[in-house]
Amino acid sequence: MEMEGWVSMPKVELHAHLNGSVRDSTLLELARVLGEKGVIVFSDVEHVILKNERSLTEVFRLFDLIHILTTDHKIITRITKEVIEDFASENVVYLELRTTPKKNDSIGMSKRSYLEAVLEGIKAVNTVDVAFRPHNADVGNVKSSSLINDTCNGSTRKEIYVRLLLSIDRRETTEAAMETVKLALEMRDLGVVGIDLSGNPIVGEWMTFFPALKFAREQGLYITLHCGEVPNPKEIRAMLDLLPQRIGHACCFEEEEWKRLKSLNIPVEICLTSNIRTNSVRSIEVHHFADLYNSKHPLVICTDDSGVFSTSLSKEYNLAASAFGLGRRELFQLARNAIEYIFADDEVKRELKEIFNSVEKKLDQ
Ligand SMILES: CNc1ncnc2c1ncn2[C@@H]1O[C@H](COP(=O)(O)O)[C@@H](O)[C@H]1O
Ligand SMILES: [Zn+2]
Repeated sequence: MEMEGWVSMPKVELHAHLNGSVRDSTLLELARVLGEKGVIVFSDVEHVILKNERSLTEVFRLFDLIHILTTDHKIITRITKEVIEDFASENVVYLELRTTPKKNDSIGMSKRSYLEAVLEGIKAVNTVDVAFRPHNADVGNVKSSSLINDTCNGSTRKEIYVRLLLSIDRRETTEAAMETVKLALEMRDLGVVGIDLSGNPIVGEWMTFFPALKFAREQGLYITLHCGEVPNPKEIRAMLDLLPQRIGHACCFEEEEWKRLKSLNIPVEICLTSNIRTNSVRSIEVHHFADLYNSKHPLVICTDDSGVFSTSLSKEYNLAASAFGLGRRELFQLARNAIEYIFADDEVKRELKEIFNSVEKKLDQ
């Protein structure tokens, strides 16, 4: 199938890091401005941004650089808006975007003000039809109607539901992690649905984050963890024992961990290009997608960092199709299955099912 076929298919994105999903053109523009101010040397940075092959260590160096470029409330709002627009433009109908709230005293940024800038970006996707509908016990309903692809007669209006996950960076302390969880609880009515643990997998200790994650779980926030990006059986087992609602990656699992994961039936966020590029998986031929798919384990295809890895969700679907011999029907069904694993409420699930049902009728035409 042509790329266009994957672009037009409705899709669900559950593993996308905000700062990893920024367009290259925006990063270069921001770098140019900082270069002119003498804060960075533009040509050095340009080289790093446009480089294609990166090890896991280099990826995390790049994130540190991206964070220097995006350290400003206005820029955070801008990249949030652009990232949502990019996903909407390829028919992602539900996006769970994750980001690490950052504190930076020198520019008056707190974790809260960072998050407010992100929420501003969600609202800015479109001024019409953005509904904040906080209900009593339920999470808020943030539905951004993106008109970016609108033609003059308004025939290709695209709608996208957006929810937020707050990430805890593995470099953080227990207190900092706890602050993020408390912020998530406060912002629940504004579309924050859960907590993610991410960051360089060789940094930090599980017991540092555990108290905050346990508290989040007890408070009813949904949890997803970057799990098994590098071999660490002890940590993988401890992570599974927390019973997160989803995990990301699961690249370096051994027999025993697979058994546990499968018996718990925890959905896995699969990021093919990311895993290959960071060498967490040797090659696409040996990727665990095939085994999980064949054993009907719940999984969802995601991008991870569409900017950093020069990919898109449509490209990931295309890659899964060609690498594992899947057709349009099978991938449509995978995308639809993912509705069950989202962290939004039943009303959103119902609406998403309707979108998929209406498209299904046209699938074989
Ligand atoms: C490649 N695999 C990965 N493994 C682990 N963590 C990753 C990641 N890709 C991204 N992040 C996490 O997301 C942050 C960037 O987005 P935000 O600043 O939060 O919006 C990175 O700094 C890292 O902590
Ligand atoms: Zn990730």
